[in-house]
Amino acid sequence: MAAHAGGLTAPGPTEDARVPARSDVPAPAHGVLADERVTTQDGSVVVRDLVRAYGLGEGDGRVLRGLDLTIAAGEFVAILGRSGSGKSTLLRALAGLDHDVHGTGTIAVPERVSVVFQDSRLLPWARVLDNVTLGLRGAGARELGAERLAEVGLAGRERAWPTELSGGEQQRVSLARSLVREPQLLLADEPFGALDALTRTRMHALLRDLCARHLPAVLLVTHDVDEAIVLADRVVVLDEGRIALDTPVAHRDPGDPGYVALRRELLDALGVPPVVPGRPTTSATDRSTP
Ligand SMILES: Nc1ncnc2c1ncn2[C@@H]1O[C@H](COP(=O)(O)OP(=O)(O)OP(=O)(O)O)[C@@H](O)[C@H]1O
Repeated sequence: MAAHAGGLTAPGPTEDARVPARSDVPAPAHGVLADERVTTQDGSVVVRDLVRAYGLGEGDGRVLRGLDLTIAAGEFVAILGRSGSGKSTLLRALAGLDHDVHGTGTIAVPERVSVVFQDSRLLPWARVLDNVTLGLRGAGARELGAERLAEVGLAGRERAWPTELSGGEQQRVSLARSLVREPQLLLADEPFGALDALTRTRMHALLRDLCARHLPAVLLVTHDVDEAIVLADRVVVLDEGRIALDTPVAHRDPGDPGYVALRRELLDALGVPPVVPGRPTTSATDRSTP
Protein backbone atom coordinates (compact mmCIF):
# COMPACT_ATOMS: atom_id res chain seq x y z
CA MET A 1 0.00 0.00 0.00
CA ALA A 2 1.38 3.38 -0.91
CA ALA A 3 -0.16 6.23 1.02
CA HIS A 4 -0.58 9.34 -1.05
CA ALA A 5 0.31 11.89 1.59
CA GLY A 6 -1.07 15.02 0.05
CA GLY A 7 1.03 14.54 -3.08
CA LEU A 8 4.17 13.86 -1.12
CA THR A 9 5.56 10.46 -0.45
CA ALA A 10 6.74 9.66 3.03
CA PRO A 11 10.44 10.15 3.62
CA GLY A 12 11.87 6.67 3.58
CA PRO A 13 15.23 5.14 4.34
CA THR A 14 16.48 5.99 0.85
CA GLU A 15 15.92 9.70 1.36
CA ASP A 16 17.46 9.62 4.81
CA ALA A 17 20.53 7.98 3.34
CA ARG A 18 21.14 11.16 1.33
CA VAL A 19 21.61 13.20 4.51
CA PRO A 20 25.35 13.57 5.07
CA ALA A 21 26.50 11.80 8.21
CA ARG A 22 27.85 14.21 10.82
CA SER A 23 28.89 13.11 14.23
CA ASP A 24 27.42 16.22 15.90
CA VAL A 25 23.98 15.72 14.35
CA PRO A 26 21.90 12.93 15.89
CA ALA A 27 20.90 10.37 13.28
CA PRO A 28 17.20 10.34 12.46
CA ALA A 29 15.41 7.91 14.75
CA HIS A 30 14.29 4.72 13.08
CA GLY A 31 11.89 2.41 14.77
CA VAL A 32 11.48 -1.30 14.39
CA LEU A 33 8.11 -2.30 13.05
CA ALA A 34 7.10 -5.93 13.06
CA ASP A 35 3.62 -5.44 11.68
CA GLU A 36 1.71 -7.76 9.50
CA ARG A 37 0.44 -5.43 6.74
CA VAL A 38 -2.13 -6.67 4.29
CA THR A 39 -4.42 -5.11 1.71
CA THR A 40 -8.15 -5.50 2.04
CA GLN A 41 -10.11 -6.16 -1.12
CA ASP A 42 -13.41 -4.77 0.12
CA GLY A 43 -12.22 -1.28 1.13
CA SER A 44 -12.44 -1.94 4.86
CA VAL A 45 -9.84 -1.27 7.56
CA VAL A 46 -8.94 -3.82 10.20
CA VAL A 47 -6.43 -3.11 12.96
CA ARG A 48 -5.60 -5.81 15.49
CA ASP A 49 -3.48 -5.67 18.61
CA LEU A 50 -1.63 -2.56 17.44
CA VAL A 51 1.25 -1.51 19.64
CA ARG A 52 3.36 1.60 19.08
CA ALA A 53 6.16 2.89 21.29
CA TYR A 54 8.50 5.83 20.86
CA GLY A 55 11.96 5.05 22.21
CA LEU A 56 12.22 5.42 25.93
CA GLY A 57 9.26 7.66 26.59
CA GLU A 58 7.21 7.79 29.75
CA GLY A 59 6.96 4.35 31.35
CA ASP A 60 7.56 1.76 28.65
CA GLY A 61 7.14 4.42 25.95
CA ARG A 62 4.01 2.75 24.61
CA VAL A 63 1.53 5.09 23.00
CA LEU A 64 -0.82 2.47 21.52
CA ARG A 65 -1.39 -0.57 23.71
CA GLY A 66 -2.92 -3.42 21.76
CA LEU A 67 -5.52 -1.39 19.89
CA ASP A 68 -8.27 -3.07 17.85
CA LEU A 69 -10.32 -1.09 15.33
CA THR A 70 -12.47 -1.97 12.35
CA ILE A 71 -13.81 0.53 9.82
CA ALA A 72 -16.26 -0.74 7.22
CA ALA A 73 -15.93 0.27 3.56
CA GLY A 74 -17.38 3.75 3.17
CA GLU A 75 -17.77 4.29 6.92
CA PHE A 76 -16.78 7.65 8.44
CA VAL A 77 -15.08 7.28 11.83
CA ALA A 78 -13.93 10.25 13.91
CA ILE A 79 -11.30 9.75 16.55
CA LEU A 80 -11.12 11.92 19.64
CA GLY A 81 -8.72 11.81 22.55
CA ARG A 82 -6.75 14.00 24.87
CA SER A 83 -3.60 15.55 23.52
CA GLY A 84 -0.93 12.87 23.36
CA SER A 85 -3.40 9.97 23.47
CA GLY A 86 -2.02 8.54 20.23
CA LYS A 87 -4.50 9.71 17.56
CA SER A 88 -1.92 10.85 15.03
CA THR A 89 0.24 7.83 15.81
CA LEU A 90 -2.67 5.59 14.84
CA LEU A 91 -3.32 7.58 11.67
CA ARG A 92 0.33 7.43 10.67
CA ALA A 93 0.36 3.68 11.28
CA LEU A 94 -2.58 3.24 8.90
CA ALA A 95 -0.88 5.49 6.34
CA GLY A 96 2.39 3.57 6.63
CA LEU A 97 4.11 6.86 7.46
CA ASP A 98 5.54 5.84 10.83
CA HIS A 99 9.22 5.13 10.46
CA ASP A 100 10.35 6.51 13.80
CA VAL A 101 8.37 4.24 16.09
CA HIS A 102 8.56 0.68 17.38
CA GLY A 103 5.59 -1.58 17.12
CA THR A 104 3.70 -4.73 16.31
CA GLY A 105 0.23 -5.61 15.19
CA THR A 106 -1.88 -6.40 12.16
CA ILE A 107 -2.92 -3.61 9.82
CA ALA A 108 -5.23 -4.27 6.89
CA VAL A 109 -6.09 -1.28 4.71
CA PRO A 110 -7.34 -0.89 1.14
CA GLU A 111 -5.00 -0.36 -1.79
CA ARG A 112 -5.74 3.32 -2.39
CA VAL A 113 -5.15 5.52 0.67
CA SER A 114 -4.94 9.33 0.78
CA VAL A 115 -3.89 11.53 3.68
CA VAL A 116 -4.89 15.12 4.46
CA PHE A 117 -3.10 17.08 7.17
CA GLN A 118 -3.81 20.26 9.09
CA ASP A 119 -1.51 22.21 6.78
CA SER A 120 -2.28 21.76 3.11
CA ARG A 121 1.30 20.79 2.21
CA LEU A 122 0.96 22.24 -1.28
CA LEU A 123 4.14 22.67 -3.29
CA PRO A 124 4.58 26.46 -3.45
CA TRP A 125 6.40 26.35 -6.79
CA ALA A 126 3.61 24.42 -8.54
CA ARG A 127 0.32 25.87 -9.73
CA VAL A 128 -2.88 24.64 -8.15
CA LEU A 129 -3.78 22.14 -10.89
CA ASP A 130 -0.22 20.78 -10.94
CA ASN A 131 -0.43 20.27 -7.19
CA VAL A 132 -3.64 18.31 -7.61
CA THR A 133 -2.36 16.09 -10.41
CA LEU A 134 1.19 15.66 -9.11
CA GLY A 135 2.37 12.14 -9.90
CA LEU A 136 -0.80 11.31 -11.78
CA ARG A 137 -0.22 9.85 -15.21
CA GLY A 138 -2.43 9.36 -18.21
CA ALA A 139 -4.12 11.47 -20.84
CA GLY A 140 -7.08 12.39 -18.64
CA ALA A 141 -5.09 13.50 -15.59
CA ARG A 142 -5.54 17.24 -16.09
CA GLU A 143 -9.25 16.92 -16.87
CA LEU A 144 -9.68 14.79 -13.76
CA GLY A 145 -7.75 17.31 -11.67
CA ALA A 146 -9.85 20.19 -13.00
CA GLU A 147 -12.99 18.17 -12.25
CA ARG A 148 -11.94 17.67 -8.64
CA LEU A 149 -11.06 21.35 -8.29
CA ALA A 150 -14.54 22.23 -9.52
CA GLU A 151 -15.97 19.80 -6.98
CA VAL A 152 -14.27 21.67 -4.14
CA GLY A 153 -15.48 25.00 -5.49
CA LEU A 154 -12.24 26.14 -7.14
CA ALA A 155 -13.13 26.02 -10.84
CA GLY A 156 -11.13 28.69 -12.65
CA ARG A 157 -8.27 28.70 -10.09
CA GLU A 158 -6.26 25.98 -11.85
CA ARG A 159 -3.38 28.32 -12.74
CA ALA A 160 -3.23 30.12 -9.38
CA TRP A 161 -0.19 29.72 -7.15
CA PRO A 162 -0.87 28.25 -3.68
CA THR A 163 0.21 31.53 -2.04
CA GLU A 164 -2.59 33.32 -3.88
CA LEU A 165 -5.18 31.21 -2.04
CA SER A 166 -6.65 31.62 1.44
CA GLY A 167 -6.07 28.95 4.09
CA GLY A 168 -9.52 27.48 3.46
CA GLU A 169 -8.92 27.44 -0.30
CA GLN A 170 -5.58 25.72 0.19
CA GLN A 171 -7.31 23.02 2.21
CA ARG A 172 -9.85 22.67 -0.60
CA VAL A 173 -6.97 22.05 -3.01
CA SER A 174 -5.58 19.52 -0.56
CA LEU A 175 -8.95 17.73 -0.53
CA ALA A 176 -9.10 17.80 -4.34
CA ARG A 177 -5.61 16.32 -4.45
CA SER A 178 -6.55 13.58 -2.00
CA LEU A 179 -9.65 12.65 -4.02
CA VAL A 180 -8.09 12.67 -7.46
CA ARG A 181 -6.95 9.08 -6.96
CA GLU A 182 -10.36 7.91 -5.77
CA PRO A 183 -9.07 6.72 -2.37
CA GLN A 184 -10.87 3.85 -0.69
CA LEU A 185 -9.54 5.20 2.60
CA LEU A 186 -9.14 8.89 3.45
CA LEU A 187 -7.02 9.63 6.52
CA ALA A 188 -7.52 13.17 7.80
CA ASP A 189 -5.43 14.54 10.66
CA GLU A 190 -7.19 17.66 12.01
CA PRO A 191 -7.71 18.95 8.46
CA PHE A 192 -9.71 21.98 9.60
CA GLY A 193 -7.83 22.68 12.82
CA ALA A 194 -6.20 25.86 11.51
CA LEU A 195 -9.33 27.39 9.97
CA ASP A 196 -11.69 30.00 11.41
CA ALA A 197 -15.09 28.85 12.65
CA LEU A 198 -17.08 29.93 9.60
CA THR A 199 -14.66 28.41 7.08
CA ARG A 200 -14.60 25.29 9.18
CA THR A 201 -18.38 24.94 9.04
CA ARG A 202 -18.27 25.35 5.25
CA MET A 203 -15.55 22.73 5.02
CA HIS A 204 -17.68 20.32 7.07
CA ALA A 205 -20.47 20.61 4.50
CA LEU A 206 -17.97 20.19 1.66
CA LEU A 207 -16.36 17.11 3.19
CA ARG A 208 -19.76 15.55 3.82
CA ASP A 209 -20.74 16.11 0.15
CA LEU A 210 -17.43 14.79 -1.15
CA CYS A 211 -17.68 11.66 1.00
CA ALA A 212 -21.27 11.05 -0.11
CA ARG A 213 -20.09 11.25 -3.73
CA HIS A 214 -16.82 9.31 -3.52
CA LEU A 215 -17.65 6.98 -0.61
CA PRO A 216 -14.19 6.45 0.89
CA ALA A 217 -13.87 5.03 4.36
CA VAL A 218 -12.66 7.96 6.50
CA LEU A 219 -10.63 8.18 9.68
CA LEU A 220 -10.80 11.77 10.93
CA VAL A 221 -8.59 12.84 13.82
CA THR A 222 -10.08 15.85 15.57
CA HIS A 223 -10.13 17.69 18.90
CA ASP A 224 -13.60 19.01 18.25
CA VAL A 225 -16.46 16.96 19.69
CA ASP A 226 -19.05 18.79 17.58
CA GLU A 227 -17.05 18.28 14.40
CA ALA A 228 -16.90 14.56 15.19
CA ILE A 229 -20.66 14.29 15.72
CA VAL A 230 -21.59 16.40 12.71
CA LEU A 231 -19.37 14.46 10.30
CA ALA A 232 -18.95 10.90 11.47
CA ASP A 233 -21.02 7.72 11.44
CA ARG A 234 -19.10 6.56 14.50
CA VAL A 235 -16.95 8.27 17.10
CA VAL A 236 -14.07 6.56 18.86
CA VAL A 237 -12.35 7.98 21.95
CA LEU A 238 -8.74 7.01 22.58
CA ASP A 239 -7.39 7.00 26.09
CA GLU A 240 -3.93 5.88 27.12
CA GLY A 241 -3.42 3.92 23.94
CA ARG A 242 -6.70 2.02 24.05
CA ILE A 243 -10.24 2.65 22.87
CA ALA A 244 -12.25 4.03 25.77
CA LEU A 245 -15.49 4.55 23.85
CA ASP A 246 -16.75 3.50 20.44
CA THR A 247 -20.21 4.80 19.69
CA PRO A 248 -22.43 5.33 16.64
CA VAL A 249 -23.79 8.77 15.79
CA ALA A 250 -27.56 8.73 15.47
CA HIS A 251 -28.35 12.46 15.78
CA ARG A 252 -26.59 15.26 13.92
CA ASP A 253 -28.95 18.08 14.77
CA PRO A 254 -27.48 20.04 17.72
CA GLY A 255 -31.04 20.78 18.89
CA ASP A 256 -31.84 17.09 19.25
CA PRO A 257 -31.67 15.69 22.81
CA GLY A 258 -29.84 12.65 21.37
CA TYR A 259 -27.10 14.99 20.09
CA VAL A 260 -26.77 16.65 23.48
CA ALA A 261 -26.61 13.28 25.24
CA LEU A 262 -23.93 11.94 22.87
CA ARG A 263 -21.93 15.15 23.21
CA ARG A 264 -22.00 14.77 27.01
CA GLU A 265 -21.03 11.09 26.78
CA LEU A 266 -18.04 11.97 24.62
CA LEU A 267 -16.97 14.83 26.87
CA ASP A 268 -17.22 12.49 29.87
CA ALA A 269 -15.01 9.96 28.11
CA LEU A 270 -12.54 12.78 27.46
CA GLY A 271 -12.60 13.81 31.10
CA VAL A 272 -14.23 17.20 30.46
CA PRO A 273 -16.53 18.06 33.38
CA PRO A 274 -20.01 19.51 32.79
CA VAL A 275 -20.28 23.29 32.87
CA VAL A 276 -21.64 24.38 36.23
CA PRO A 277 -23.81 27.51 35.95
CA GLY A 278 -22.11 30.48 37.55
CA ARG A 279 -18.68 28.92 37.44
CA PRO A 280 -16.38 30.55 34.86
CA THR A 281 -15.33 28.31 32.02
CA THR A 282 -13.59 28.60 28.67
CA SER A 283 -15.22 27.65 25.44
CA ALA A 284 -12.19 25.51 24.63
CA THR A 285 -12.78 23.36 27.71
CA ASP A 286 -16.29 22.49 26.72
CA ARG A 287 -15.79 22.39 22.99
CA SER A 288 -12.53 20.59 22.56
CA THR A 289 -10.66 17.81 24.15
CA PRO A 290 -8.25 18.76 26.93
N1 LIG B 1 8.26 11.20 16.64
C1 LIG B 1 8.04 11.07 17.93
N2 LIG B 1 9.04 10.81 18.79
C2 LIG B 1 8.84 10.65 20.11
N3 LIG B 1 7.62 10.72 20.69
C3 LIG B 1 6.57 10.97 19.89
C4 LIG B 1 6.73 11.16 18.47
N4 LIG B 1 5.50 11.38 17.94
C5 LIG B 1 4.64 11.35 18.97
N5 LIG B 1 5.27 11.10 20.13
C6 LIG B 1 4.66 11.00 21.46
O1 LIG B 1 3.62 10.04 21.39
C7 LIG B 1 2.49 10.47 22.12
C8 LIG B 1 1.28 10.46 21.20
O2 LIG B 1 1.47 11.39 20.17
P1 LIG B 1 0.36 11.63 19.07
O3 LIG B 1 0.87 12.72 18.20
O4 LIG B 1 -0.03 10.36 18.44
O5 LIG B 1 -0.84 12.14 19.98
P2 LIG B 1 -2.18 12.88 19.58
O6 LIG B 1 -3.27 12.21 20.33
O7 LIG B 1 -2.31 12.95 18.09
O8 LIG B 1 -1.89 14.31 20.19
P3 LIG B 1 -2.42 15.76 19.78
O9 LIG B 1 -3.90 15.72 19.96
O10 LIG B 1 -1.74 16.67 20.73
O11 LIG B 1 -2.02 15.99 18.34
C9 LIG B 1 2.82 11.85 22.67
O12 LIG B 1 3.21 11.71 24.01
C10 LIG B 1 3.98 12.29 21.84
O13 LIG B 1 4.86 13.11 22.58
